Amino acid sequence: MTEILGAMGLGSTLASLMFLWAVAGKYFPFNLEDLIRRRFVKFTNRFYPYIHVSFPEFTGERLKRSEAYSAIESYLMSTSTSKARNLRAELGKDSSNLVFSMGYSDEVTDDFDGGRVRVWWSSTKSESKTPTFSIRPAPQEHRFFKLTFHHRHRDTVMERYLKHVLESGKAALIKNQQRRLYTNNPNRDYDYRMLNWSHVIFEHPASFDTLAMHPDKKREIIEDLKAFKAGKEYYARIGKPWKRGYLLYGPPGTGKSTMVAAMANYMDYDIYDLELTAVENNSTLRKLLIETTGKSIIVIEDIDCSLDLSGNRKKKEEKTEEEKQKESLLGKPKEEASKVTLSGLLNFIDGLWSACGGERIIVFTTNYVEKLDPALIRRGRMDKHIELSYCTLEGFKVFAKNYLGIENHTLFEKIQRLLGEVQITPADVAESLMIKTSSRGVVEDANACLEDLIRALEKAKEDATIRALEKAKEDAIASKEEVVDGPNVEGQQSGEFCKDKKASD
Ligand SMILES: Nc1ncnc2c1ncn2[C@@H]1O[C@H](COP(=O)(O)OP(=O)(O)OP(=O)(O)O)[C@@H](O)[C@H]1O
Ligand SMILES: [Mg+2]
Repeated sequence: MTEILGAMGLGSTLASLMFLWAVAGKYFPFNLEDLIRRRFVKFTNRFYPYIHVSFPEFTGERLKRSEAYSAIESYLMSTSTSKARNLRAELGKDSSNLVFSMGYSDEVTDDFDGGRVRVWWSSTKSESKTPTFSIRPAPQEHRFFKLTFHHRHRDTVMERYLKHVLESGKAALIKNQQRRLYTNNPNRDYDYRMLNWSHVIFEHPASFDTLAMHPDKKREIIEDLKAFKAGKEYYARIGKPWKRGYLLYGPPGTGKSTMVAAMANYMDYDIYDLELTAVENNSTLRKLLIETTGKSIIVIEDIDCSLDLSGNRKKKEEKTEEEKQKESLLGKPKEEASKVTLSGLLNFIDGLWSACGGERIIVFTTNYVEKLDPALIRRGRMDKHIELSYCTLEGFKVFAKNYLGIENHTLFEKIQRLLGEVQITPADVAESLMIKTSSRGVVEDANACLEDLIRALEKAKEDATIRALEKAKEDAIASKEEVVDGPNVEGQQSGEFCKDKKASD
């Protein structure tokens, strides 16, 4: 490389000369000009025969991390461990090993084609200077990889070497990278760091095997996911972005969130858990979308609690006079209402920007499907609607097999009858079937767990009967009052539920 550095100063002088030649070339006949230029390039190449290629970390005005950069980073991990002297270390897959990558301002060599082609990789970061009175309070980092090689290897590098680097890098990326669970940061202030998502390692153990639901329904979902994964060409052929929407709906505790985890594990995808109430406005929402990577599931939980049917955000609770006074003294409240609109969300799902990246699944979960705007869940946006409901015999059998290791038992018949009479959530069944230690220190066996479940089912049946009686009584009173006072105002209950649910989260 000293050879390269030495030639650098000469290189700039030659570039100036080249410029003069180019200007002079204007006054020569075309063929002569061309000839001179070719001779000149040949001449300069003798003194500085190296070519540089830069691979910046971000593409499109820093909107998105470059896939090429990630692939090169991953490729260099294997090379740099043995050659670089300035290394960075991170935990690898399953947190069991350390993965090393090249540190900044370091350089490694790589040989290709049986050692016939030698290239140099360096990792650099630069800080762009921000004006003193900029609204951006901190400088931004620009990181990039630089590839240097001799011009005689140009074709080999461009046609074969880079292809090899990108392919090996992508494969290593999939092999080494732990899957991630992302959540959006509530960025109320101008975000100069550009990163709107934080992540932890995704470690949820749910799978379709542990999911309690009818086997046919399960198979149907798995087939759908499989077809999606293999559908790159198909989507391109029919002219649709490579993405799919799933709407999971049903009462609390029926396995919606568990299914999202099972889907991510089955597909080997990352999860982006989008908290809509923390998104400032539609443009931030778009930015979040652009920052998601392919092979991912973007999930919005309890969508009915995040967005009003009319497209306006839920009204904030009325503030007390004291709170208003405090706010006027302290200035603008920190927790400002989000301005994401229904149309912003619709664009997020299938607007032009939604096609960036490809291979993405969008999942909405809700307890109240009937409260959602039809535009939000129409096919094309939410392609597949999946109902998760109360526990059935098939669901119970999955639990019995997974939790207790049994496929048959004399108590199954009684449980089947009770499941037909009463609505119990899979979450409640799972709780009864968990092996527990009794107060006398005895570990429960399968029999005890099943009896536990029967007691829970009988109790649920009793409660349901009491509730039905109370409801009948209330209805009778209400209908009497209606005759005297006119109709009551309805529609509070589910709103209250959303409020409670968010608070409990
Ligand atoms: N179908 C199911 N299969 C396996 N486990 C389930 C199922 N449904 C619920 N569970 C168990 O019950 C617990 C709660 O389930 P989960 O959080 O997935 O419910 P949910 O439908 O997302 O509820 P909510 O509407 O309140 O968000 C989980 O820990 C899971 O183990
Ligand atoms: Mg949930």
